[in-house]
Amino acid sequence: MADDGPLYLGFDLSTQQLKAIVIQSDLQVVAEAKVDFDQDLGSKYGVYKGVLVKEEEGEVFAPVAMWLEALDIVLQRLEAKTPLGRIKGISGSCQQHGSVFWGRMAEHCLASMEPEKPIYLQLLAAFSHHVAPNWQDHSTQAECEELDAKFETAEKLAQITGSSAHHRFTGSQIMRLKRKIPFMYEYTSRISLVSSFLASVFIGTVAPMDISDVCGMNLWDIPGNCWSEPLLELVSGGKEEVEGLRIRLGDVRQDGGGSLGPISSYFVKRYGFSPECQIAPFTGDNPATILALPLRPLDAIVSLGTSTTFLMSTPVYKPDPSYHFFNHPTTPGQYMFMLCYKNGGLAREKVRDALPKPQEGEDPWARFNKQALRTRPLGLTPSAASRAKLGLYFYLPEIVPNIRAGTWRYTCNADGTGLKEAEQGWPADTDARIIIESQALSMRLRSQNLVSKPEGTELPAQPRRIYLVGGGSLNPAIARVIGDVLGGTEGVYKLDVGGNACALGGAYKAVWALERAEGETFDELIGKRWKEEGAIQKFGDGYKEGVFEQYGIVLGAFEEMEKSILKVARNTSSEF
Ligand SMILES: Nc1ncnc2c1ncn2[C@@H]1O[C@H](COP(=O)(O)OP(=O)(O)O)[C@@H](O)[C@H]1O
Ligand SMILES: O=C(CO)[C@@H](O)[C@H](O)COP(=O)(O)O
Repeated sequence: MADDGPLYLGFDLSTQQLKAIVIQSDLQVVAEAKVDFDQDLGSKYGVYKGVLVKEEEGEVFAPVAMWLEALDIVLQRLEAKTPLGRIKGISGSCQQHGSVFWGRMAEHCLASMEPEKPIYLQLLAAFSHHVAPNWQDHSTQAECEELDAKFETAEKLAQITGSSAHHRFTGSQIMRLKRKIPFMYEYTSRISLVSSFLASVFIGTVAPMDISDVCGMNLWDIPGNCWSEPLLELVSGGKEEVEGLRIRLGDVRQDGGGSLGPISSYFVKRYGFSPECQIAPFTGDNPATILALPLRPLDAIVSLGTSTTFLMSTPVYKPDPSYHFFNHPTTPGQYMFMLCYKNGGLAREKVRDALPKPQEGEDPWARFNKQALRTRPLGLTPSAASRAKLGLYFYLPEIVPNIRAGTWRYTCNADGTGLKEAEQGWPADTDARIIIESQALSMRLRSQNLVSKPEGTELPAQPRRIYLVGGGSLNPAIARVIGDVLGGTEGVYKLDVGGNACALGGAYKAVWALERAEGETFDELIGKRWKEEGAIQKFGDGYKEGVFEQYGIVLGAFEEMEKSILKVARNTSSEF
């Protein structure tokens, strides 16, 4: 590739970091940079793990100014590594469901930023609310109950919006904030998702929402391809309020490609971007993750970020209250299937931190990994009397199943019978394997209808490849245990930019958005340019005969355990 060829920039504005990745048209990575909110800005904004918490109300949120300050820092770090003037297109991925409330000065502030000053100082007056609800927020139980009741059942809401009501989904968040701070809502001119917010800063005007990310709101009618009128009425508080909410939400862009417009002159003058650089639609971090490689049917991605998510791309729209369907970010008629767990990376860290402290300079995960690999599947020993260990490690209230915070340890016989609570628990070392198994068993339970027997084999139904991405994908022990439970006929793989997959998906999206030929799909364009070598590495065998089946035998007991805990520990509004 000539060293004056076009470059593409992808962002990932996630819970704990803002990451950026620059690639060439041939998809080669040329530069990466990141800002870690706690490390780089934690002392100024008081965040821990990227967020602020008001536990008495179940609120979790992030300061919008912190994200903007991070944007200046990440661009400074990037300009030291790569010629920003060669960047032809920018897209990105952002944590889903979060909402940014713009005030009446928004358009003026966005359009008149001066290149000598940092972004955050100039946009202070642009917002009606200075914090954005984070996806870990669980303050909206009452609103969720109203949303689920709107069409009589949670199943019907899931049919329409792709998901039953969830605390973090933007519809219930807007509904609650409108009730809690009515004057703030009054002063709000527009509401963005985090993805459309970041795109707005780059184009210098409020950008439309994205066709995939909009499905994380419980407001978008997926089969009807429009805002749901009854849901707008419920969230806004009455028929006469619907129009006001519709204006605040704005239009939804149907095309995931193309350009939203050229980059704002602020970035041209301050960072030397070309005035020709185009801003493609930004999307959610999970939709962008499925764009980080050409995903084939039966391939699954497990994203091990702050949240843990399980993703598949499918042409079949089969929603259910226990999981999510989103429009595919680039391909009309395709969908993304998603499971999302709050107790992902941070829960694994809690189990790790309960083990003896590592020596100075030792890998903090060393002991956790050693124990996870040393413990046999399900903690079963060869003794006939040995019982399988199953646990739930919910340090935060969980999404699926909707269980309050707590930890539970159960055992059952190796044949899956005789489930009972393990009153005495087991040694902390054993938890290292059991927590990973527990997270993977939950994914296997809920995705079993989406997988089928691999063609031409006698193997049981399972994914073809499992791709691991996100911070936790760097961990070989986690990869091994996930492969043991979920299988994968072709094995477990990790992306070479493992922790940066969403940003990479964003950068690929920018390439496709701006280089596609008439009618050329994302899969066609990226499929032609993507080379397995140098992009992914096989990290584990996946399916292991006997081991995979053993987990299948206890799957019913795992489900029974969840159901019995749900009876006594369901999340209810009274807890917040
Ligand atoms: N070697 C490792 N083993 C296990 N987990 C890790 C490792 N390195 C990072 N992580 C986990 O990755 C998480 C951050 O992942 P990342 O994808 O960067 O998060 P996000 O995109 O949500 O900000 C951390 O919470 C940490 O637990
Ligand atoms: O809520 C969800 C998906 O529904 C989360 O997956 C967020 O999108 C945040 O992701 P990370 O910061 O963990 O990457």
